[in-house]
Amino acid sequence: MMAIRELKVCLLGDTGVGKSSIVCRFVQDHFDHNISPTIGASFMTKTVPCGNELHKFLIWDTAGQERFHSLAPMYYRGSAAAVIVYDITKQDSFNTLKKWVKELKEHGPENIVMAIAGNKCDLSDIREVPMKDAKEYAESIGAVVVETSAKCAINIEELFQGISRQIPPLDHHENGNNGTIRLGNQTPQTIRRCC
Ligand SMILES: Nc1nc2c(ncn2[C@@H]2O[C@H](COP(=O)(O)OP(=O)(O)OP(=O)(O)O)[C@@H](O)[C@H]2O)c(=O)[nH]1
Repeated sequence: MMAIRELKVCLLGDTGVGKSSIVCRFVQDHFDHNISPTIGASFMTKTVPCGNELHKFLIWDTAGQERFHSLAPMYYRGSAAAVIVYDITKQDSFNTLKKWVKELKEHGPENIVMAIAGNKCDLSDIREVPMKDAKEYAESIGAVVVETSAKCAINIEELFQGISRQIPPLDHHENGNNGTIRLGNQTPQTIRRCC
C-alpha cells in the first residue's frame, strides 16, 4: 500500500529568474528559450516517490511582475512549501527573494517549508550572488538551498527532493486525512534523470 499525499507548492521570485522554466523542466523535462512571462499564475502537477509515500506536487507558478504581487497570497496560502527563486547573475533578484521570505514569515502558513533556488547556474561566469551568501542566508532562516539550471537540467529534481525530505512523514495510524489517499498496487512514477 502506498499513500499519495497532495502537497501544494508555490514558486515565488522576481520576473525573469526562471520560475516557469524550473517547473517546465521538472514536469516536462523541457526548456524553452522563448518562454513568455507568466500572466497571473499557472498550474502543473507531478508525482514522485518519497520513501513509502508518493508526493503529488500541486505546483502554482506565480507571475513575478510587480503588477501581480497582490495575487501571491492566493497561491502561498495553504502551501506546504514555497520555492523562492533568484537569478545568480542578478543581485537585485536576491534582494527580492529576501522580501518574499519576509512576507511568507509574516503572512504565510506557519510551518511552510522554504526552498531557495539560485537559478541560471550555467551562467556562473557572470555571477553576482556568491553561493556562500545564499547558503548563509538559507541557514539563517532554516531553508533548503540549491543552485539550479533549468536550461541545463541541473539540480531541478534535487530541489523538489529537498522539499520532500522536509515534509514530515505521515502518521501510519492516520486514515487518509491531510489530503492523503491510500492506494494499492500503484507503481511510483519513474523519476527521469536529466542530462
Ligand atoms: N541561461 C539560463 N536561462 C534561463 C534559465 N532558466 C530560465 N532562463 C531564461 O530566463 C528567461 C525567463 O524565464 P522564465 O521561466 O519565464 O522566468 P519567470 O521567473 O517564470 O518569469 P515571470 O513569469 O515573469 O515571473 C527566459 O528567457 C528563459 O529562457 C537557466 O537556467 N539558464
